[in-house]
Amino acid sequence: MKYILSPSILAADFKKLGEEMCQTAENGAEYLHFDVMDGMFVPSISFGMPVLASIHGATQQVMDVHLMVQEPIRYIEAFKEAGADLVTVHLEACEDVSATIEKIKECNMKVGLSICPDTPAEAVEPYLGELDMVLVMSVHPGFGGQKFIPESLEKIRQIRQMITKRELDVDIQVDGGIYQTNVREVLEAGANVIVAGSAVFKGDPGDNTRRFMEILKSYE
Ligand SMILES: O=C(CO)[C@@H](O)[C@H](O)COP(=O)(O)O
Repeated sequence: MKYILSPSILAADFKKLGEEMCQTAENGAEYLHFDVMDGMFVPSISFGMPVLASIHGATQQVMDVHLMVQEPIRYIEAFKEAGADLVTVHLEACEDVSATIEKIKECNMKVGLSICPDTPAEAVEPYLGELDMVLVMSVHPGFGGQKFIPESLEKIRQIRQMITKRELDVDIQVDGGIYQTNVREVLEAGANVIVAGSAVFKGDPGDNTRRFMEILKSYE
């Protein structure tokens, strides 16, 4: 299995965003996590298409867009045009989950489906065959810098079991409160795509990425 780090730019220093992104890319982070918040599905507001359009060509990283947005189907084409490669929507935010997945595929992007901490693992099962990735939120979405919810580990295990049983090729991404100190537990539960904001961008993004990558590579 391939293990990937997706640094969340929500925690970056925006005065130096281009430089910090490149430091993560140079040290092995293949994805860049782009958290879009609408002030409706989650209480906060972050950034959107114009910022993505401005940064997406600055590195070769996969633009991993996490839409914390009510009815995200409305924005799929716009994020494609802005440079998204992989779009993840929240199951809880979609009136029609299948139609939203289909729309992302029609736009030739990879598709992820996310669940909040209070949503059980079984909720993703009907959609697994259509997905490239499941995103397990290990904090309540909306803010960076929160504490990892330990019950997420069991949810990751359950979803990995479902994927293995059906012999599917679906990544499990985990997002929220992940540091070099607890990432091993998350990987051992069955995740293979790690989102980290504070743990990458607070301090030296290059060094922090390199230390994460040493751990991730030891599982390959
Ligand atoms: O989507 C979110 C929060 O809603 C996450 O991507 C966080 O931004 C991760 O930040 P850290 O917990 O790693 O600081």
